[in-house]
Amino acid sequence: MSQGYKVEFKEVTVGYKGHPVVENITFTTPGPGLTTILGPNGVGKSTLLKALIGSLRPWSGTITINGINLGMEKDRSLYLSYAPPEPPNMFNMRVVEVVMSAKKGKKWVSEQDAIESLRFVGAAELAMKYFEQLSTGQKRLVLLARALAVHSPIIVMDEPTANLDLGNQVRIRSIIRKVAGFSTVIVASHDVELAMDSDLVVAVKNGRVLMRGPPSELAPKVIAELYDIDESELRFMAAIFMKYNQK
Ligand SMILES: Nc1ncnc2c1ncn2[C@@H]1O[C@H](COP(=O)(O)OP(=O)(O)OP(=O)(O)O)[C@@H](O)[C@H]1O
Repeated sequence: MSQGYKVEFKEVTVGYKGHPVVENITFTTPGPGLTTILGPNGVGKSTLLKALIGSLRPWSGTITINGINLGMEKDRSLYLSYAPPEPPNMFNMRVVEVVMSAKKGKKWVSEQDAIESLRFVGAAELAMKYFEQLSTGQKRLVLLARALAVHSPIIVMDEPTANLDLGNQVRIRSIIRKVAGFSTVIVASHDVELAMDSDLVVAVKNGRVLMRGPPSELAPKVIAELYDIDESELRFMAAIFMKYNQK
């Protein structure tokens, strides 16, 4: 497997149709390691990931990988793979074929690598099923396997634990942690537990970075400010904070 690379966002502003969504976003990921972008609905987490994977052009600022500027013309599949938030329509394709449809440069994923990747995420038994007939959570596992199968140095995931049952959430967090041991993993997520398990948290509010640092800085006060709620309403998360503070 490949080694992780550092991704640097430097004063990135990006948006749609003349309206900026995020402005002057700056952070550098550890490489290898796990970076979680956290923030309220609609704040621009997916938009930042789209700028990273090259489906949106930053209006200003730069995104670099190990110092290399990712112009829009670069073949990013050589550096990164992406698991989208919503499963795309893939009619009449078996799961193994969906995983094999990922590419690194000009090279498709082999059947052997596809099966191995499905096994890695605990979804090997789905290999011969039709993708369109899976549940949303099963599709998410397959898309994760697809992103991992190309062995990219950088793996970008949008909401990797959404729609998963508790067991699969725990398993996927643990897989993400494992992968982050040798790759650069960048996720956009609402999963505070995943954020607490990260090496770097970037909390975005009103289009700006509210907090950027290790999860130890993600105090209840910061979460409350991020989501415009009262700290006393975070009681349900007490166990999470206790677990990570005891580490
Ligand atoms: N294709 C698009 N065209 C115009 N506006 C868009 C487009 N995609 C997203 N937006 C807007 O950009 C803003 C940020 O959306 P984005 O999906 O990046 O947020 P997010 O933080 O990922 O949200 P969520 O947590 O709800 O998934 C929202 O106001 C959204 O309506």
